[in-house]
Amino acid sequence: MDAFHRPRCDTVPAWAQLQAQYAATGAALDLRQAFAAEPGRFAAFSQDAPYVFADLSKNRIDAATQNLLFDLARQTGVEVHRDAMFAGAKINTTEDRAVMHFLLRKSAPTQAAPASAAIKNELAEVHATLDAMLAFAETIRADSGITDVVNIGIGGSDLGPLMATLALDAFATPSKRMHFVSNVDGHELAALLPRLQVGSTLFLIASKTFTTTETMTNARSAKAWFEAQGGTDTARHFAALTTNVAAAKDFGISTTFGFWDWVGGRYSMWSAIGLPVAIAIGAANFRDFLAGAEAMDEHFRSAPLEQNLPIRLGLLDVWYRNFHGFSSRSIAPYHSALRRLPAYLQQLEMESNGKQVDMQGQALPFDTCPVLWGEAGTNGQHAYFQMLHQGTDVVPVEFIAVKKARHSLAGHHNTLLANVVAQAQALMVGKVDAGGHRNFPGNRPSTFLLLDDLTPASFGALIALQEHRVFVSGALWGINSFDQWGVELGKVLAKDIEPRLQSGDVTGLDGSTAGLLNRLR
Ligand SMILES: O=P(O)(O)OC[C@H]1O[C@](O)(CO)[C@@H](O)[C@@H]1O
Repeated sequence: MDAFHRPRCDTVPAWAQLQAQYAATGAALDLRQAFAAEPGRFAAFSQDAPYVFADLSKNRIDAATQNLLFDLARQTGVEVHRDAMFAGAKINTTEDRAVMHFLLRKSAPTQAAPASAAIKNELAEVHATLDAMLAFAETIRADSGITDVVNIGIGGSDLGPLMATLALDAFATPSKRMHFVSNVDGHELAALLPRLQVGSTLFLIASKTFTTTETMTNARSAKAWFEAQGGTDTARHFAALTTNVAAAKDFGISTTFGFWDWVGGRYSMWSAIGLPVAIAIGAANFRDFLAGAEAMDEHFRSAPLEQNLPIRLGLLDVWYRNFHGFSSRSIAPYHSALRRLPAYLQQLEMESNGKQVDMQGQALPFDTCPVLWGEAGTNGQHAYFQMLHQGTDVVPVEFIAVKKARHSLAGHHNTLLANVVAQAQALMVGKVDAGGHRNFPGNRPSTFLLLDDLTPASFGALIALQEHRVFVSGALWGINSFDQWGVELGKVLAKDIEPRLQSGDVTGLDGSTAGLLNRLR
């Protein structure tokens, strides 16, 4: 078996055994009975990983199921696939690319730990670019003339840096205001521009390809505004973060920080795309952020299956999706700084694993990526938790809590932590009420991820954990988690429709599209 010739999950013996296990005991497993029967359940289904403690015990699994899931991982060669990624193999087969975002956070080689021949050149380039990018970040931080930094990018060139800047706000310099513009909807940029001064604003044009319509439209408008306000020093006020340095140059930007085609957009915040984060938190904190992720990479790479948190989470995701048939997962970060984590994870998982064919292009006879959704707690509790507790669908919830608060307001953090623990408890234990309306069925599963503190390192580890669990479910399903062809068709059709909005030509369009165009004119 090698990374390109692995059996698909539904063809190996463990799959049929899991189906039998589901029918025999899995479907009916009651968490309350499981805890009553197993005094050691919390410890048995907990997992320590770098910076993250995971309580998996409130999930509908038992030891037998978990063992079959480990068999499934072995029989489908998840570790083979993982090792191929870490060895730099071109596992993104439809784009003929390696998948090496882990390299962006790999420590510089030392004499004691030299880089392997396979990645030596890439790692040297990574560190040269990182050093230059962080030096630039420090220059901007020290420059009191720059007060506002505007990141213009979308998808992976927006969601990660925006999320990280919010998450690490406690480490950010108060001397810079950070802004993120992503939408092609001009309302977003138009609302920001009047709040900026041309002489004290730095625009970062973040785009892997430097061709994305939204980003190029916003970048052109920002440049036009800059020039209309009398701005001339483009070199001081514009920088580009891109793999397409030539296009940035054509656009008129001379300060560029590059990255490589083996960094997927949704995996790129560790690269030059992280520049706004580095400006906010500084070089030393940015290096800690990378180091936290590297620690999780090492855990994923070397921990045995049975103690490997990304593998345990990815297996659970498959158990829920393909055997229980759960079609969504709710993300509940109980920390307001993590409020953009659900949006980030939506791209990470749904763009990676929202696929219907395997690596060979064959239609899959089973379901893949669930819907991810969520809000920061406790806000979600007062919105949709009603459905989580009493709705007809079972939705596994992933709670994320942080032990330490970084504010000194009395009472709040205790209340917050009490709520997150209580919600997980309530989902599981339920409450019997014969009248019906006040009945909570209980037995609703959740995972609880706990960080001691929200720091650059723990945050980096948390995100790398999520990247790797997505890798694991994708590897089990036998799909290519690293392309995103599903976003292309809409882009192409928008290009066709745009001139029709002006001309009114509806020739060849379906009735609804033609009708809408007529209404819009
Ligand atoms: O960084 P770019 O090239 O502008 O792309 C932005 C985003 O567009 C996509 O290609 C598709 O939505 C994402 O994968 C990517 O993160």
